[in-house]
Amino acid sequence: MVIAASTNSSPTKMGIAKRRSPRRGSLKIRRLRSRDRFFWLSASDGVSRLVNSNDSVPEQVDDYTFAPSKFRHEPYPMTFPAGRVWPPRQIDDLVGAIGSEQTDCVGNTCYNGNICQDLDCTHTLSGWRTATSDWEKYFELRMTEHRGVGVYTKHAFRQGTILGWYSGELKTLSSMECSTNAYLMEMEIGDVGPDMPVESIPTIFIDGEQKGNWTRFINHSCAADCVFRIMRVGCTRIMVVEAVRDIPRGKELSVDYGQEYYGLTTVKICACGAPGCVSRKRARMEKAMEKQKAEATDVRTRNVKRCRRVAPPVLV
Ligand SMILES: C[S@@+](CC[C@H](N)C(=O)[O-])C[C@H]1O[C@@H](n2cnc3c(N)ncnc32)[C@H](O)[C@@H]1O
Repeated sequence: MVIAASTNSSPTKMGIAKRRSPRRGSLKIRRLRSRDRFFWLSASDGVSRLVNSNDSVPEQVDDYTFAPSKFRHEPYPMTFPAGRVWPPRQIDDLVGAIGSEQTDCVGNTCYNGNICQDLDCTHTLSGWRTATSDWEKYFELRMTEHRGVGVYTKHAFRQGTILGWYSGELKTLSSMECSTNAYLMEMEIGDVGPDMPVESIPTIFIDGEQKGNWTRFINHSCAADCVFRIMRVGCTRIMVVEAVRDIPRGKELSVDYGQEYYGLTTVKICACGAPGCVSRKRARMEKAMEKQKAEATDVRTRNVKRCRRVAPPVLV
């Protein structure tokens, strides 16, 4: 699959906006362009900076990419009807919309609520990508205090609006190199029936770590205002970002990453700050346990005091 991003900039050349002539003493504000190959941050000082997340500079690729060779040894998915092309040669061989999402096509563009119900529609992934390439009109990337880069709205959105989709490299579990990757989304493939046991459903991973679109920057919140959900565009299955409540302008977008990512026993600690935040609950639980432990120690200490050895009384 050919990557569709343009190559009009490079991270080393354009990392920080250059200064204007020293005489004027002001910083040059670089205009953000949606066709840039890399992502840029809107900083409070007005200077655009290249996004560097998790020690790498992610590439702006608003498409699915995949290496057919990685699927050569994968078994024919049990959720595929007989006779499909396998190993996959094209994107739709792998993520064709052949499941229960068949009625839900996003149509041509986000933001307008026009869901297409036509099963034989002619909408395409490339049409959708072109129509949504102006994402910087609606969203901007900003550095947050404790959660790395986040996505902020430039417009208000109504509940139910489709805001974008999650793009990236399509990978199998066996082709995954790095277990610390924080940018993986798992997606079912084929026609998954409602009674199929979860552990036997074939899936692929959409990896947005090195190559992805702006949705890779959506942070987690325990009171999220968006969800990722499966829909289709024409014949292609996609994972869209949908607003689950009205979202005002200037608000950070968030999704719930789930208990396996931020939970009561996970290694990662959530810093969303929501009143019902799972990590706050965890901190409260840990504090209560500490208190219990301290009280138990105190009782033991008091007991020790009560039982302390004494010198025998002197008899006169
Ligand atoms: C998919 S990335 C989101 C974009 C990321 N902030 C960035 O700068 O690229 C997920 C990572 O963002 C950070 N993050 C997201 N939500 C967070 C939260 N509620 N609390 C703390 N860190 C968070 C964590 O480092 C997490 O592994």
